[in-house]
Amino acid sequence: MVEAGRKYVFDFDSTLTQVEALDVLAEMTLQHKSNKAEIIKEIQEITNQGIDGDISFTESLERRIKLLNAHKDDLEGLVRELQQKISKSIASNKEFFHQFSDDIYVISCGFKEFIDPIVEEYNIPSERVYANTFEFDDQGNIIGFDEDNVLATHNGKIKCLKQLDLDGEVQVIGDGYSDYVMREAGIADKFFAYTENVHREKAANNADHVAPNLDEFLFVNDLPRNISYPKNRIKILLLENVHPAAFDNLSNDGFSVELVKHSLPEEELIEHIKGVHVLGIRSKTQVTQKVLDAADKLLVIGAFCIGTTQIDLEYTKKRGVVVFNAPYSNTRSVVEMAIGQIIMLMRNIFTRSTEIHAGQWNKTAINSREVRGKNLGIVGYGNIGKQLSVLAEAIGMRVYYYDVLERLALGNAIKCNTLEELLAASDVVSLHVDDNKSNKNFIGENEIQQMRDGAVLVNLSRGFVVDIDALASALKSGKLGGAAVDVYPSEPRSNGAFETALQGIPNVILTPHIGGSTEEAQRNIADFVPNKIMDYINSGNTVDAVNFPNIRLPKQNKAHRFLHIHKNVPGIMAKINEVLAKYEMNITGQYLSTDSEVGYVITDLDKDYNKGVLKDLKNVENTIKFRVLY
Ligand SMILES: NC(=O)C1=CN([C@@H]2O[C@H](COP(=O)(O)OP(=O)(O)OC[C@H]3O[C@@H](n4cnc5c(N)ncnc54)[C@H](O)[C@@H]3O)[C@@H](O)[C@H]2O)C=CC1
Ligand SMILES: O=C(O)C(=O)COP(=O)(O)O
Repeated sequence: MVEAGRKYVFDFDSTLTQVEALDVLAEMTLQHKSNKAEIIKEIQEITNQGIDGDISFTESLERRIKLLNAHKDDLEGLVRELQQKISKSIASNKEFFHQFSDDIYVISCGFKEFIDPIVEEYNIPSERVYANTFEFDDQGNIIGFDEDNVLATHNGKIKCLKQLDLDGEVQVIGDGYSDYVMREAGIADKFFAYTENVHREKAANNADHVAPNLDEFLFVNDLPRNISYPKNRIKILLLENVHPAAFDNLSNDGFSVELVKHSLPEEELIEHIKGVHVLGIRSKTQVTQKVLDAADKLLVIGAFCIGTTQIDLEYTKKRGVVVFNAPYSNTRSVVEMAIGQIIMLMRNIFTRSTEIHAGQWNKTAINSREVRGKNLGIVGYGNIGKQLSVLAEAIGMRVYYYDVLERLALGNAIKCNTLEELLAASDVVSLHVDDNKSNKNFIGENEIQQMRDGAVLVNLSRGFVVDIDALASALKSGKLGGAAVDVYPSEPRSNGAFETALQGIPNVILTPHIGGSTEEAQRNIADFVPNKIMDYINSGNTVDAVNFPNIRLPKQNKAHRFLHIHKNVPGIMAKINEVLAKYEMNITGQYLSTDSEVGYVITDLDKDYNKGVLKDLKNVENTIKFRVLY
């Protein structure tokens, strides 16, 4: 565990708190000044120059205090403000400060007047806080600082730490160059660049270790901490240009996120996925057995779309990898596009538009029909099919639908018992079946022949559902009056050249798989899927997982949570509980959910436990994955 006598020296501004205290004070004291913004900017510039060692610290302090124009009475408000701005991972690890209180020092070039009351709450007494002190005039105005204090001088931290003459290993944790120099001068043994609030290149480049938060510092030092594995160590790889809000959502929660604009082919993904804990994809990326075998750390896959058959779901389950998707976030976008395309096809708009682009005026009513009173056949009456049904009725279409499952008819929609029945009845056939591989060539020559002469076909589901060559011949022969196709049997991984047998045929609308590509849908998905991912990583929840037993867990405070995924074979729960009993662990809650193949058991336990239990639980026969939270 921890070496005896090790000392921890913390910086204050932008380390223990998220902000620079003098910047906050400036915001307060300059409130009513017309040139407030300029002065604050100047103060910040001076602060940074001081921190980076570009000007002497004494100079930076003198210049800032003059600009601040502060009063003793402002300090109370400043302390209140700073109490709200304690760094997140500092606030969540109070226990460390309490347990190691005797070994923790604050050395800051800030001021004791506001540091003392803040760190007192963290069990750091005033005598272990080394900082400057203000000088006031008779009216209480801050007019300067104690110039005899070493911390008011250039390289003051070095001098201060030297004077302290601490025993044992000394570790410095801070965000600035002035913290690093203690290590450079050989008085401190290690420097941790603390980047939770601000990432300063100069400090990070010189650090023995970069700590994006206190969790990382505590993890590296094997010290008591609130979470067992720091979030910044959890790597997330997001492919296929998912909305940037997904990046923000996940990185704001502390994860390390990498964004790649396009999909990766199998071989590249195999390379890239090593060490990745969370993979985010859309419809293009194939997550095969080989990819999953190479995924040594993978816990969860987020499909930032509806379809999930690009993922080998059975194998993910065998590997204990949970899969989430966004089943409703782009539904409306697809439906709106279908409605638009149906109207465009019935009016032959794209043919007329192409002609006029080519310089030809062709005003005619031939082959141009209203949708009102026409029959729309919806194949696949799921989330998209049903919503299309409602909107199509609202513009006067008669809706027929066919689904392999029993589906309730919405509005006045008429259920067809067979596909044949639907095809024969429809002026427009719109496909919204799911992405199940058994739907390959579901609409081929035979089915097209059963459609009405001159009918139009819309496919916004999956490319393999329609035999493209059969569709092209039916359009060329005039059997079908038009088609709108958004999805293709084979689609490129990124934007660029593309060929299909449907190119150049009149009244055929071709789009590059953009049914769900609206700002609204992508933004919704970027909230929905990351929330599912974070809920699983942070708490173990699997609600809405597509391949895994669903379980909603209560929030756990001050307890450990063990997550155990195993093959669903008889007797495994008994074995898990045998291990827990052997270590005399007090179970405060236990939750189990299973399907025919896997079991997922979550056990909440009292705070302290013997680490041996972890190894024993991992070694329980038929364990697939084991993880500890908190
Ligand atoms: N073009 C695009 O950008 C987008 C395409 N999609 C695709 O749209 C399709 C539908 O999505 P949702 O409505 O959300 O799915 P869903 O799962 O809610 O509905 C699909 C329905 O199709 C039915 N079905 C499956 N095979 C069938 C068959 N052979 N015959 C008749 N019914 C069958 C199912 O029973 C189900 O009711 C999916 O393939 C999805 O991947 C989804 C979003 C965007
Ligand atoms: O949601 C789906 O299933 C889609 O087809 C949309 O896929 P995309 O996110 O555009 O790759």
